[in-house]
Amino acid sequence: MTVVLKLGGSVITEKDEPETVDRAALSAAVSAIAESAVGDDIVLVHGGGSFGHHHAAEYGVSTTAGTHDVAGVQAIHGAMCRLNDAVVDALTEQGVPAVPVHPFSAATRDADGDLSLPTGQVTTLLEEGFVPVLHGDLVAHAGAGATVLSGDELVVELAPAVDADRVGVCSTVSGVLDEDGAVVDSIESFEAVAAALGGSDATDVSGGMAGKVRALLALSAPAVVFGPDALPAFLAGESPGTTIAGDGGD
Ligand SMILES: Nc1ncnc2c1ncn2[C@@H]1O[C@H](COP(=O)(O)OP(=O)(O)OP(=O)(O)O)[C@@H](O)[C@H]1O
Ligand SMILES: C=C(C)CCOP(=O)(O)O
Repeated sequence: MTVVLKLGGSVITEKDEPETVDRAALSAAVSAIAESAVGDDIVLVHGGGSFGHHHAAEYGVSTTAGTHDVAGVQAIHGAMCRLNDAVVDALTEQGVPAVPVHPFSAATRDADGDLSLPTGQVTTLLEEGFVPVLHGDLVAHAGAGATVLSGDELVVELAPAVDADRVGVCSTVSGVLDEDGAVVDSIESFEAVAAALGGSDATDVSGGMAGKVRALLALSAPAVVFGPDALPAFLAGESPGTTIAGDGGD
């Protein structure tokens, strides 16, 4: 059984403190992964948290607004590489055969914003017993310079590429919340929950929960959005939080 799991940047970092890892939260997430029966058949993605989003906001870069500023590109991509190092190190310490994969080196967006992400290295690493660890990053964008590539977009590209049986998105909230703050069990269309969906309560250039739901609806496989406490349950095969039943973008 192949799993694609995104660890939200808001989970593994202190999102309001620039470039600060939340060591306790990262270690708890890594323990859940190391101890799960899924074993090495997992592709990990992590988000930006206080590493990518602060720099991206400073340079005015988002998933649609690009930059040609070399200093900006180096600051944003560099910060994401530092966070990726911390995540890979934490996984290695707990015996997970984690290896880094940096999307900026491989992905492109065309002038219409459509993303191309080569995945041959990810599928081969997986077959060879490694756990690839990708991250939200920048992406070369025709006509715009470089734009932000969110971890949620990566999940959508990776799940079909590795023929994932399960897709999980672990964020700080226990699921997608309705207007009364209750967790919505399942979502089949953006319109049904649009009124309750906001951005993020921290600095976030990729759209917060609204961006996440929109991205995950494009998947043909269901994706589960849940909070950190529910990570062991998700890895054990349960569907805590909210299940987003995509239609493949139709
Ligand atoms: N209806 C909603 N239900 C749940 N969360 C919501 C809702 N509307 C807005 N949000 C916000 O979306 C946030 C989750 O999105 P965010 O992009 O911050 O998470 P993440 O993926 O964990 O972090 P990162 O983008 O750094 O990887 C929540 O913390 C909350 O502030
Ligand atoms: C801000 C950057 C560079 C990455 C954003 O990834 P996300 O946190 O998954 O949306």
